Amino acid sequence: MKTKQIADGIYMLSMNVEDILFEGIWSIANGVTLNSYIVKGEKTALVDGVIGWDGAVDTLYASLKEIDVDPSKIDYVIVNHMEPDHSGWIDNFKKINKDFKIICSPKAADLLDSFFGIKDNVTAVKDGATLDLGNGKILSFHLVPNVHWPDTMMTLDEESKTLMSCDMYGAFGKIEEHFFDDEMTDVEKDNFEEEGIRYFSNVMGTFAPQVGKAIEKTETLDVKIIAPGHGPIYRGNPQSIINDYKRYCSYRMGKGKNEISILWGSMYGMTERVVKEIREMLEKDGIKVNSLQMPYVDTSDMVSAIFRSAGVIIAAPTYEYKLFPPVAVALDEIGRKKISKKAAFCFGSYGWSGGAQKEIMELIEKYKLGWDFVEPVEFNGRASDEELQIIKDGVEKLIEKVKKIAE
Ligand SMILES: Cc1cc2nc3c(=O)[nH]c(=O)nc-3n(C[C@H](O)[C@H](O)[C@H](O)COP(=O)(O)O)c2cc1C
Repeated sequence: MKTKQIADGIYMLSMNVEDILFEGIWSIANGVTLNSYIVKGEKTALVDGVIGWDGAVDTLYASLKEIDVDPSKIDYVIVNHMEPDHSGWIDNFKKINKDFKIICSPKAADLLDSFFGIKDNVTAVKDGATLDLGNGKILSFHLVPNVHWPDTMMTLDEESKTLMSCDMYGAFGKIEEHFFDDEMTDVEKDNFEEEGIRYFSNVMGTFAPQVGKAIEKTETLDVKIIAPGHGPIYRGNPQSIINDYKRYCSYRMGKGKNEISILWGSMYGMTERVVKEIREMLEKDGIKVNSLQMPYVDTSDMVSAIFRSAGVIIAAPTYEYKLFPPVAVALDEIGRKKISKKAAFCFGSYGWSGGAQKEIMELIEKYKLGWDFVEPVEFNGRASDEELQIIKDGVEKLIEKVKKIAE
């Protein structure tokens, strides 16, 4: 765990976590940070903690000592969000500190009771409430419900204008050295663009409208530093992560990068043969293509690629009268994330009845994704030269649609 001072009386404690599935689903090949914050006035507050795993809590205590904070003397724990990756440690903390008070949203108070049986010394705050820690340190609390969970709030240190934003403005990706945006190299910035989109699409995507409201709330506050629960701290240009989050919201609602993702699967190569031709055609046209062969591609990467692309091609055969199952599973996940209004095209091979293309449309309809489709093409066995040409014409039409919505 690393400790960094981020403003007068405010310290970050950050731990890299790897080799887990985030939320039990999402692979995090490049890790993720869990960031906690200490605010020192006359009294001391800890804003968000760590997961309750063996080792994590002891590491947190050791890091607190590095910045002269005796864990047994912490006065307040601010629970911005009850999710166990931030609050799982509290059970252990109760053993060494009997007197601390918890400050959280009313919804988080309910969740602390139901998940951890914590009822005592909990103060549920209203939107805009403040807590005076003494020595000029006043914290204010800003509720941003349903940014991921219904209980979420952000905590602002009024003096340094540091917004401890919890899951808002977060990103996947571990950090070894450069925690601040103004220290990062261009390579690190590019990495966090990718890891930010992956985090947003995997974790926040479903809640983009509520994220939009949380952005509006942020813009009513006087903020100089944004310090999220995961990922880098923005002190050089806090507006940059606000703008990035606005852009990510727009990707969920139909905008996208000038990229086409091909979500595909094939049993005996009939569909794959056409995918290869289409891929070459797009690459010759200078369009970035993300080839997502299911079930081989990781779900986290698949969701992230579809999310950021303005255009999507679904290429899959019929299997037992329906869509090839690995592609159906992927499309179902895209539907759950409500990734809407993409420009799209689909094709695939069948043997005798067909049915894959019908199920694609049913899934798009079921989740009300409102994708704008070019006429689908279903071919029997191996695509003839004529059918191949019809598919290529379909791709040309898709490119035109992509041009209209790509950023
Ligand atoms: C297990 C299995 C189930 C299939 N079910 C159907 C079906 O219900 N209807 C149909 O038209 N074709 C069906 N087919 C045939 C495939 O759709 C056909 O072989 C197609 O060309 C496969 O394309 P691919 O090589 O890209 O996987 C099935 C094939 C397999 C192996």
